Amino acid sequence: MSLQKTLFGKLLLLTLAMVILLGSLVSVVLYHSGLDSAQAVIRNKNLAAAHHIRGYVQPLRSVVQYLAAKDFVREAMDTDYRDESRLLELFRVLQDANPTIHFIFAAYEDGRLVINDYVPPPGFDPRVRPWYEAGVRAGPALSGGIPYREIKSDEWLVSFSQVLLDEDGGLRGVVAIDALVDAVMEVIGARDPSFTTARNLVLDHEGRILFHAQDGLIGTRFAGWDSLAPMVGEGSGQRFLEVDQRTWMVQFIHEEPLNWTVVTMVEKREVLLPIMWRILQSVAVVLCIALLLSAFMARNLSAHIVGPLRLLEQRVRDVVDGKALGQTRKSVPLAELKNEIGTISQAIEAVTEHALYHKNQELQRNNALLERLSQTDSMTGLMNRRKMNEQLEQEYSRVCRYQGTFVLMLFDIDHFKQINDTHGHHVGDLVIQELAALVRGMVRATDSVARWGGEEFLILFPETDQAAAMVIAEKIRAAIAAHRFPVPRPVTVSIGICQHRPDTNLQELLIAADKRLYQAKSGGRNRICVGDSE
Ligand SMILES: Nc1nc2c(ncn2[C@@H]2O[C@H](COP(=O)(O)OP(=O)(O)OP(=O)(O)O)[C@@H](O)[C@H]2O)c(=O)[nH]1
Repeated sequence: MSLQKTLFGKLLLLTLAMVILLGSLVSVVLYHSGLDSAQAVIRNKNLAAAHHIRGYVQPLRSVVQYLAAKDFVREAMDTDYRDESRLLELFRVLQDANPTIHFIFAAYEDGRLVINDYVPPPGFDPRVRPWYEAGVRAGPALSGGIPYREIKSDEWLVSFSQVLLDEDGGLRGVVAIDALVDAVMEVIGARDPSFTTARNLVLDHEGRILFHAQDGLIGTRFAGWDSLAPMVGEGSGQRFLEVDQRTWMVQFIHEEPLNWTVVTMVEKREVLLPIMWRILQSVAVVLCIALLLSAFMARNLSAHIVGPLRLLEQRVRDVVDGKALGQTRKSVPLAELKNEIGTISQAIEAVTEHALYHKNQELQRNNALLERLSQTDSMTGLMNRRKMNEQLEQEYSRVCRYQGTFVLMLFDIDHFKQINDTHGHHVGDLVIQELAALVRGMVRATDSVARWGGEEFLILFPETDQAAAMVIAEKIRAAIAAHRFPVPRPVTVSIGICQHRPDTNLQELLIAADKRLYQAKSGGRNRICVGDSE
């Protein structure tokens, strides 16, 4: 896998880890803060409902307690006291003073009902009505408020009642106040725009619903009461409850004097959905930021690491392929980077430069060798014919320009064929090699000696005239003739000498030397013939 892919892979993993970590953190924080604020909202609604109920109920309870304490209310049942008008007047005044009072009335053990503006249905017996029974049950205390349907209108009412007792504690009757449930629900049952599933309800000490927006539920037992009841003693609190197969977030306040519990409940789904949505948005934002960051990092890494590394890789390939030998260091900006890549690059450049130096040295050596080989006769180590031609051209040009002279001496081994034939080619080779060494050792360094053909040699004597050349030629001839070659007979050479004349070209000069050699051969061999080009 390429470095770039590996880097991207690792960055992706890092990004995912960041998203998971930050996302979890953000989710936990958002979940708890969202839940806390939702709970605070529900708690405030619950408090407001409780305050409202308290404010609504308390004056009614006070009126009932006040009436139950009055003798004339109790005594209204007596047969000698038939003046109901005073009592009815009091009821009216109290009702006018408090518009929340729907009915205010007293009922007596003899079955009589004292009430304003209400005609009971035929056969009506107050002693079997729920408010009467509740008052008797609670006596002498105030009954906690019970819900019941008004017998004629079928409206839901909440009744607060208290028994009327004589001095001996005998039951005389019950005084009661009815409040309309609707009036309370108008306030505490109002729809809430922030939580559409929010609802307030009031429960009595047995979990019966006293106030609820749905009339049908009033008087029934609250479905979550079993779970809520153990907590009611704590005064207030909150918990999740399963009601109607849905989970609700429930906040409650227990109203001690009434022994009522004011409940505010919101469906959990409605609380959690906005929180979840906010978490989702935040995680998306975190994801976007993380992706942007990793993209930026990937770009940065690519620009500062992967890019230079690729250049470096290419450079190394070039070095390996030998392409780098033709380049200078300046063409590679990597070496100027002030980091590890720059250091590696510098090292590569140094190695390349080193290799380049050695390659050049080797090349020079090889070139020199090649040049030498191209100029040298491999058997004798003397100049070859090609090199001698160059030398001749050079000398000829020089002489033409500076008015000097030179001499050519062409010589050939006599009867060399016989040596080969008699002793073999390898012996012939040895003779040629020994003769070459001998001649080379006899002439000046400035003289050029070449193997001109098979057993034929040419010597160029610069700045030499014919007379001087004759002397050298004779010395060479004599030395060869006297030398003991690896053959059992003397080896001699025939020599042709020719001096350069201003009117002679090189070709003519060579032909002339060859002619003199031929003359020497035909003249009996082992001799020297001299002459110019004519
Ligand atoms: N061993 C050996 N023989 C060579 C070499 N070059 C030429 N020869 C031989 O030299 C001989 C020259 O023979 P010829 O040209 O007939 O001349 P010669 O026998 O020397 O007779 P003259 O020159 O007339 O005295 C030939 O047989 C060539 O094969 C060489 O490098 N090594």
